[in-house]
Amino acid sequence: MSARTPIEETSHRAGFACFVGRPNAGKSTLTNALVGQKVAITSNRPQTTRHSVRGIVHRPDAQLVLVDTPGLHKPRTLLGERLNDVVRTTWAEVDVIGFCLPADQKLGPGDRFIVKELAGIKKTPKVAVVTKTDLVDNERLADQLIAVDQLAIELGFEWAEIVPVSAVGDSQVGLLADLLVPLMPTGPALYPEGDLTDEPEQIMVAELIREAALEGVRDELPHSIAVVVEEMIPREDRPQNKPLLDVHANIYIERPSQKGIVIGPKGARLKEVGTKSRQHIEALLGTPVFLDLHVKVAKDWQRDPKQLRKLGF
Ligand SMILES: Nc1nc2c(ncn2[C@@H]2O[C@H](COP(=O)(O)OP(=O)(O)OP(=O)(O)O)[C@@H](O)[C@H]2O)c(=O)[nH]1
Repeated sequence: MSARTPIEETSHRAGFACFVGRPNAGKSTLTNALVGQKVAITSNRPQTTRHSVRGIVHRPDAQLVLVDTPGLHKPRTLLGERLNDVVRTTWAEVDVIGFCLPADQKLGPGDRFIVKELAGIKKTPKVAVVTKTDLVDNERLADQLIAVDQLAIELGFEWAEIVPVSAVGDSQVGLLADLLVPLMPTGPALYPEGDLTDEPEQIMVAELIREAALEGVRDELPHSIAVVVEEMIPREDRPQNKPLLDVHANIYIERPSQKGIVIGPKGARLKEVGTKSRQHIEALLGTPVFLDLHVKVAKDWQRDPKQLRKLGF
């Protein structure tokens, strides 16, 4: 039983928020911290988020649906252009935009580029989130808060809020949610309680595999990897208390020469990727998994519209 007084239907709020910011700004980690479960993939490599993974924060007074966008960047390929389109479409649809700026990095041209674009979205309230505060002292943090405030003034708008957070130290994450809620429209919950994301499971599973495949590979490879889960089917003839889910997935790379990097000597790397991602998939789905991974070459997929569609972009 809850000791809380019931919230009147009219004061309940629900809406969409998205975090934007340079690659590596900490958007995915913040989404996970707010939701309290791993839903968006994180990595110390830039531009790992390709899909708009939604995390859903359920509170008695509100429901916050978090849309995690890929990083906005200078487009060099067709994929780059599509990613930027996804970002802009998202911005126009949400109720609040959170601009993430790491506390430990100087506000640079990349940040200006994004905030300038944000300034053009007049109707949507914008909140500045200074992330990774655990990495700096108070003085540097204060400088960063001032810098981000100044930048908005320079560009002719004002942040609805400026909030310092550390997702890793779980500091002020709850406060951020408290500040985002009043910016949501009043209305009933948009998703059933308990739903943490509406991303199709296959896409989340593919992202977990991609995350594992990206770990420790050379710099040029991350942009060349895509993962497609072809099939997820429960194994037949299993005893009820010992289910097994068969997951068949392909890791796509762009050039035959990249195959060796992903597979590793005598298949060691691929095996490692399989073991690692299987553990995450099992945790996500709550069932034992048999993971069948194949590496395939999809020549220059980033430049080919037909391939992009096939790979889910
Ligand atoms: N110390 C510290 N590190 C953090 C914090 N938040 C994120 N990081 C680290 O920063 C790196 C990038 O975090 P992500 O959440 O993947 O960043 P992102 O903005 O989603 O990155 P893209 O998907 O590339 O756009 C990871 O190595 C995180 O562990 C934080 O609060 N403190």
